[in-house]
Amino acid sequence: MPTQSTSKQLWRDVQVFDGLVQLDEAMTVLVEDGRIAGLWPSGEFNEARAEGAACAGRGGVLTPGLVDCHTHLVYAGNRAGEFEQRLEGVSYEEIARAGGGILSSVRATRAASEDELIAASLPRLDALLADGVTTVEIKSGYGLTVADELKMLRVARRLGELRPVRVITTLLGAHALPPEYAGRADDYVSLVCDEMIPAAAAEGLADAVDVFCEGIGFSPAQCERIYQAAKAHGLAIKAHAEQLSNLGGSALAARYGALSADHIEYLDEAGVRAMAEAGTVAVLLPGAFHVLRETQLPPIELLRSYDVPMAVASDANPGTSPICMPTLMANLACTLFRLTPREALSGMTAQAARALGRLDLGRIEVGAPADLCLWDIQQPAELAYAVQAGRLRQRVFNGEVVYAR
Ligand SMILES: N=CN[C@@H](CCC(=O)O)C(=O)O
Ligand SMILES: [Zn+2]
Repeated sequence: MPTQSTSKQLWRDVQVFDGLVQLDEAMTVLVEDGRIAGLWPSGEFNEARAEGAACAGRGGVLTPGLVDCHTHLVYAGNRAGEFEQRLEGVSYEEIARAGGGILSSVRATRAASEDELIAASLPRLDALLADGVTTVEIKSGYGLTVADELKMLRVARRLGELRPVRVITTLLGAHALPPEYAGRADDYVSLVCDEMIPAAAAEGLADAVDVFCEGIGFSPAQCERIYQAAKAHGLAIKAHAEQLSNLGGSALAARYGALSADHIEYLDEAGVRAMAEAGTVAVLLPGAFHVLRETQLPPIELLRSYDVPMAVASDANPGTSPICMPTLMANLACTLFRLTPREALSGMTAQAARALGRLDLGRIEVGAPADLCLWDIQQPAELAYAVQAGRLRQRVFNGEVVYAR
């Protein structure tokens, strides 16, 4: 049940993971007018500063609200049949080249109205919120016409009006080549550059532009054209890169100042170096790795040694990661990629916010928006250790307790 916030609220005696590290002592956190206004070890708590504050919670673990920085939450239909095909040995690429995969979701999404897409997407969004998400990035990419891509982005924006969550939108017009452009990929890229990006920018529907740089997606040269158009319209850049092969897409994205390069299982050292130099975040997507039963691990040790920030996201989508549970992603990031629980939790808070260019989010620090989760656990690492729904006691969005039990 949402409860109305007073302007001053206190969380007392909580274990705090601040988005980067776990603080040593039990803390007391003051929230005022939607922002974090004070943070003290409970023994040194400033009573005078917090005068008049209501106690909103006591005990448990307080983390920043989770930031899911890579999702394809808006789509119609499902691809359970392809899941079965893959279990029988047909590869993701083979399904894509036969006109299934992304194009199967494109057919269903083109046929759906905005209201139908809202109805299909809300349960997925609600699942993310129930697992602690306060900011979610949502990509287009199942429309592949100007009208259908804008339709998806409008639905994404509307989802953010229907629920207490920050929605960041990304135009992924270059997700796959639509059948009407078969054999004319460069013409389709022109459509993305000359019509889709300008229209999305003019209507304020996109915060960033993404591409699928891959053999079954778009070539580095085509992605470069898209980055130039995105930059010309003041939009941030992201990339699906090095997921199935190494085309140098991450290094290219980094050269254009990309916020993030995502998947990156096949990333090499030159790519890691380019990302480090540009401050491009490595977004790890263990759900897709798991569902596709991949074996090529992302170069975690290299990323660590070059100090490349690592984020972790659900990649919630109908094909490679039909999973709407960010805390499961923390678990998979540890078990499959050998991240530490601290890295995984940073990856879903501070580093995920960085991957969206939102350095103000994903931290518990004075002045930050009070997007918080209070969990019924003893220590932050439990979020990555156990896979269990129902541990969220409160979700706080902009200082307001929007979920409590
Ligand atoms: N790799 C490309 N895009 C999505 C999958 C999209 C789909 O299969 O529908 C991803 O992030 O894994
Ligand atoms: Zn994706």
